[in-house]
Amino acid sequence: MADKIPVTVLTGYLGAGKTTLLNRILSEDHGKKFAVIVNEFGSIGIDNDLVVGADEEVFEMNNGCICCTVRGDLIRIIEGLMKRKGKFDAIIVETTGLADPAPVAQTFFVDADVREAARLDAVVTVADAKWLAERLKDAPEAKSQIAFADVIILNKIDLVSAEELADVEARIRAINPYARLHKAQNCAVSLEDVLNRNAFDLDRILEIEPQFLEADEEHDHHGHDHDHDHGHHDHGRKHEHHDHDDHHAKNGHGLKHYHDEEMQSVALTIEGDVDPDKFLPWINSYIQTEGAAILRSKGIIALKDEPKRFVFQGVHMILDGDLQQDWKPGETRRSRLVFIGRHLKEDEIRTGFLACAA
Ligand SMILES: Nc1nc2c(ncn2[C@@H]2O[C@H](COP(=O)(O)OP(=O)(O)OP(=O)(O)O)[C@@H](O)[C@H]2O)c(=O)[nH]1
Repeated sequence: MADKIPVTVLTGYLGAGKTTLLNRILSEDHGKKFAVIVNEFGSIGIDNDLVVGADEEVFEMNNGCICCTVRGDLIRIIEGLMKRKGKFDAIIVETTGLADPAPVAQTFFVDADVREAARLDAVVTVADAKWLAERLKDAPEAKSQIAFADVIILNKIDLVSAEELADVEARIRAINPYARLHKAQNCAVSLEDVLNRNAFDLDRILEIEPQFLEADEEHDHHGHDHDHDHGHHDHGRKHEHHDHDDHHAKNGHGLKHYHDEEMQSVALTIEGDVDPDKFLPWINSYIQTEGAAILRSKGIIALKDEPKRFVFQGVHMILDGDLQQDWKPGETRRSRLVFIGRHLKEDEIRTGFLACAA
């Protein structure tokens, strides 16, 4: 694992500040060598030595819906880079403003050679504090990019008031309560906030998602001050026992809460083991049938009679899971999963998962 080259997928809507962030990463005095893969030609004025310059290493992706199609061109580029192993400490893939990050992220789970050599470190999404709220209304890609993120840079904070900033942050949280969020001007974040996050490693999942432990039966998309973008307040769900203060305290950030009609997260916990003969077929078939709507899935599972934790993550229909480190002596074995996606069938997910309890 340690010798695999970390790959950062950099995404964000048009003009959000991806190039600004990339330039910052590349120009900082970190003594590291990055290979950068971009899918637009000639648009970034960065040091040629740092950018992978040769033609075959600059690739273009279609912006159409290519859900679950592994990107052959990206695989070829990564494989080409691997032949030059040792020259790079990390790879950064910058997607265009409109690209769906899913096929890029999937590439790192699916292709055996790529998996052998590289590991997806994190999906980093740059969001425009001024315009994101508008784009969330009219651009599904903008919402997907937020949903996918492990790290979100909420950029251009100089262009908004404190209230607007709090509002856009709350809108982000309605979509993705689990990503690390950094507010910035000109993407001025420290590199360790962005690179080498190990967002997919077990311990990092716990570190990045402290709510993971608390989410339990509650899912984070309910709340107060519902704003539905459609101007009505009857959304057909019952939230019967809200304790406002308790909920805020639980989430620890005192943010106004939004409920995103389209994109939600569902987090579930079983306080104990699950039966692998039930869970593995269930998750595989559920992801196969509902994967178009599920953008991200992650879980840490206590499989019955298994001393190691089973950790999985997925992008749409593609799921990657393995046994990682042992449960620590005295540690409570519990099984948790999170789905982020569009119009998730929450009751179905809950029923399906809870039925896997050992
Ligand atoms: N006011 C302000 N402008 C910023 C900030 N960050 C970036 N910009 C400007 O926003 C514009 C777009 O930034 P880029 O970094 O090119 O954005 P991008 O996401 O790479 O854009 P595309 O490649 O077109 O998708 C540039 O003119 C930047 O100088 C910021 O924090 N505040």
